[in-house]
Amino acid sequence: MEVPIIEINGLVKKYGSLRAVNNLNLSINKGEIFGLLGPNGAGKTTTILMLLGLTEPTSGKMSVCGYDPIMNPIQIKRKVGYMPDSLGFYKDLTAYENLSYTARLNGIKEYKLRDHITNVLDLVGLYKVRENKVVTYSRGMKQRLGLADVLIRNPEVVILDEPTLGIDPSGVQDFLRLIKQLNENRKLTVLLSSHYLYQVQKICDRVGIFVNGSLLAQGDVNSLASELFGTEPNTIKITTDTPVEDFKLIERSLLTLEIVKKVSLLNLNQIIIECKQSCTSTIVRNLVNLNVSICGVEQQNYGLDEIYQRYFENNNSEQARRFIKK
Ligand SMILES: Nc1ncnc2c1ncn2[C@@H]1O[C@H](COP(=O)(O)OP(=O)(O)OP(=O)(O)O)[C@@H](O)[C@H]1O
Repeated sequence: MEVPIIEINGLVKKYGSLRAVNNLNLSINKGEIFGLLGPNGAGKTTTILMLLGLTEPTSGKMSVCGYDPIMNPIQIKRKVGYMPDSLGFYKDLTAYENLSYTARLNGIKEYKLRDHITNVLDLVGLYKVRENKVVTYSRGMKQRLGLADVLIRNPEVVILDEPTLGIDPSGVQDFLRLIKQLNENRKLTVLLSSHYLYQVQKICDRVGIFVNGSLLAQGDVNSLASELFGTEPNTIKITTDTPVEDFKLIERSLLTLEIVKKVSLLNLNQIIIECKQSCTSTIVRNLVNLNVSICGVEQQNYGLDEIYQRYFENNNSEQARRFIKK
């Protein structure tokens, strides 16, 4: 059964006249990995800070692990682990020493300290380098240490702000795999923010696309894709051996198909067909029946990644809004 662990209703955060977060409604279930996606300035960090009780909303309601973050910041601190986008470690201390410091600050008893830190270091794959100073760590290793620093408190929910920023591609894959393992093995709920759909879509159960303070679309990647594909044509380009003779007849015939939206002629020997969904074989069969001598078929499908990059990553919020409303 799906049990919400984070609930957000009508959340608004204004900075002067700027609505950094604009009427956000969101529910995240226990054990889920939710990706908050959006370009710079979309309002991801502001939302996270409100969930942690670190900044007050202008209006709206939130509940995290059953607590209102503004009324119960201490409980939230106990239940939620937060990894910010820039990590602060003591560079001249080792990973072990850094974690000991955090563990003591969080009241972990001395007799439990060594085992607890060892377990966490093992979990994030840093056990062998535990005695190395953090100054020698790569960005990817520092991110792992950041995760260890969060896990040392045994949180129920982990919130990661841009956790893959600045890590090389294989490091990103390793880090995301680690998050997935933790989610599966420890039943952790994970909320992570990112600019990059293509990086996080593999591990997220659901994603929300955030632009200019508003959540424009949300769902699992497949249903989000079909929601967004519904507004974007699948285009097929057919090239013929010889110039197309009776284009009007071809156009009329293809438009009788429910899936075809528009047919146009290009360069005398290219027929461009915009469809509501992928249907290349049906189109080709129809054209063959009309004696069109086909010498080339090209299909252009837009993937969720391309749509996201085109409309959202470039912070083209007006275009994104129009796109969603189409
Ligand atoms: N303390 C503040 N005072 C005024 N404006 C702020 C403040 N914090 C954030 N903003 C503004 O609120 C908007 C949302 O910022 P936020 O940092 O939440 O976005 P983001 O999606 O996390 O982007 P990034 O990935 O760049 O951190 C931006 O326009 C930002 O300039």
